[in-house]
Amino acid sequence: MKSYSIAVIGTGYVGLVSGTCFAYVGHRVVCCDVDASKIERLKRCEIPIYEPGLDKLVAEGMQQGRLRFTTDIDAAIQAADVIFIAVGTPMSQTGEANLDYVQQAARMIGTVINGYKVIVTKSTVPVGTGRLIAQWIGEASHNQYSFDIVSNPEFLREGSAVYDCLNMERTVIGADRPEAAAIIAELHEPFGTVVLKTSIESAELIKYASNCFLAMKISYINSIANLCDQLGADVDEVAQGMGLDSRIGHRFLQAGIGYGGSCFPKDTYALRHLTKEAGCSFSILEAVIDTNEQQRLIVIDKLKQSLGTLAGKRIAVLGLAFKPNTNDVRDAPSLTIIPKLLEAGAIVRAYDPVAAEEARHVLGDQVVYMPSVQDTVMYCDACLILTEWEQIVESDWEKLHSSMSRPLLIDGRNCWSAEKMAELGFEYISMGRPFVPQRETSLRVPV
Ligand SMILES: NC(=O)c1ccc[n+]([C@@H]2O[C@H](COP(=O)([O-])OP(=O)(O)OC[C@H]3O[C@@H](n4cnc5c(N)ncnc54)[C@H](O)[C@@H]3O)[C@@H](O)[C@H]2O)c1
Ligand SMILES: O=c1ccn([C@@H]2O[C@H](COP(=O)(O)OP(=O)(O)O[C@H]3O[C@H](CO)[C@@H](O)[C@H](O)[C@H]3O)[C@@H](O)[C@H]2O)c(=O)[nH]1
Repeated sequence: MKSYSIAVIGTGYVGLVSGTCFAYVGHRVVCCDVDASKIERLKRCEIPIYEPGLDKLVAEGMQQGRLRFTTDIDAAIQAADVIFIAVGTPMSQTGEANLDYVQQAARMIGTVINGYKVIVTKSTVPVGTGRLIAQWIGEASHNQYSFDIVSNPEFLREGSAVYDCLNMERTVIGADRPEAAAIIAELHEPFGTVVLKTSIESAELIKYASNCFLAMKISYINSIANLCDQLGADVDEVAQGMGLDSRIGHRFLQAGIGYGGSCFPKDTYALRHLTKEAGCSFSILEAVIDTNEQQRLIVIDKLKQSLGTLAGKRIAVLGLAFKPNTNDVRDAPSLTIIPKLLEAGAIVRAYDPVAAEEARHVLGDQVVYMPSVQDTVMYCDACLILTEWEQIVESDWEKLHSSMSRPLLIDGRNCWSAEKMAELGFEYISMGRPFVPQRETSLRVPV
């Protein structure tokens, strides 16, 4: 296998994890960022994100001299055969993807380019961006050097990013010239993954189409869950029955408070914007977005149905990250739900094993951040589960029950069986599963 020299621009989840994994399989990788403090931390082998397994791989890559971190982006670009653009493409006011960082990165490349390079877009970008990147680089370099643009979208998930990258199910390579596509295919050889070569436009759309399809599955099952609540069916049983059909499959049919995170919310909006600009209609996508936004608020309705007014009520919120195994709170349901609780006059105590600090930056100090599940639920009038962290789900709920003022548990992630929680004496309410009323009996040991 040929070892390539790769410069990665942007050390967020994608840049850091993919850069580290490409170094792990034998390439020479320099990860660059404009954020000097982040690079300083990385040089000391301090990982700025919570991502299981990443610290070990970064340390190994650095020890073997295959992985470096720098703010000297110009030098990294000049020394590289292949450049990954992995900067953020956040949602703008209008819902479209903001390409400012991508444009900055392209112009930086164009300003210092010193020979043929393959420039790979790993960021999620609207269809047509590959052509724009070529234009920006061409303008900045006065077309002095030849280069190729390749769209190679990233499909890793936060929380299992290292595993996803090392075990990627496919890589999509969108390029104009087969020679450029061949280089990127060779780069991926050590991963032994399925390679799909497409046009740049198709590759760009594959990323949005995939994310929005997964978001659609979640909104679909959440709508079924809401129907289950009305009709007395159990959404877990329904999802199980649906998933047994191999054309449907079991994955992404976990009902709850809906999707959050740095990708699905912004990518559904970005595709909606792209659709409108193209003069097309995509009403399913509209419904996916609306359903998800409503879904978050259902736990508040459920809480009000049990407690009446929330004013002065002590509510324990367990889980702030948008999913377990990450400290990312970008567009986490907790950030919508907690302000609504506060608005209604509730007193909110919250716990997350790793994301409390990140949540505090957004929510401020109106929320009391607690060090443990036990401290959070003590004397509360109700407890809301927003993220299914193992530390939360596996807590000793028999013990926790006795410390709550009222053992009302609203499970936004369907973590437990209603029967088991009722046996423990909880008033247990979940999403789309039959409500089992509190039993007369006191605590029983769970089976
Ligand atoms: N987070 C994920 O799980 C994930 C998965 C697949 C795809 N994506 C896509 O990948 C892209 C990056 O996402 P992320 O979550 O890693 O982003 P992020 O926002 O966490 O990190 C982006 C990094 O790029 C740096 N940066 C910005 N402009 C720069 C420049 N001109 N030069 C050097 N560095 C610069 C920032 O300082 C930051 O550290 C987005 O388009 C996202 O949609 C993300
Ligand atoms: O059945 C499910 C599955 C997920 N979720 C929620 O959906 C969100 C996203 O989850 P997940 O897809 O596991 O995490 P991400 O890290 O956001 O990864 C998605 O977004 C990335 C960024 O584009 C893509 O690379 C990944 O392929 C895609 O799965 C989270 O809030 C989950 O709680 C559900 O509610 N029900």
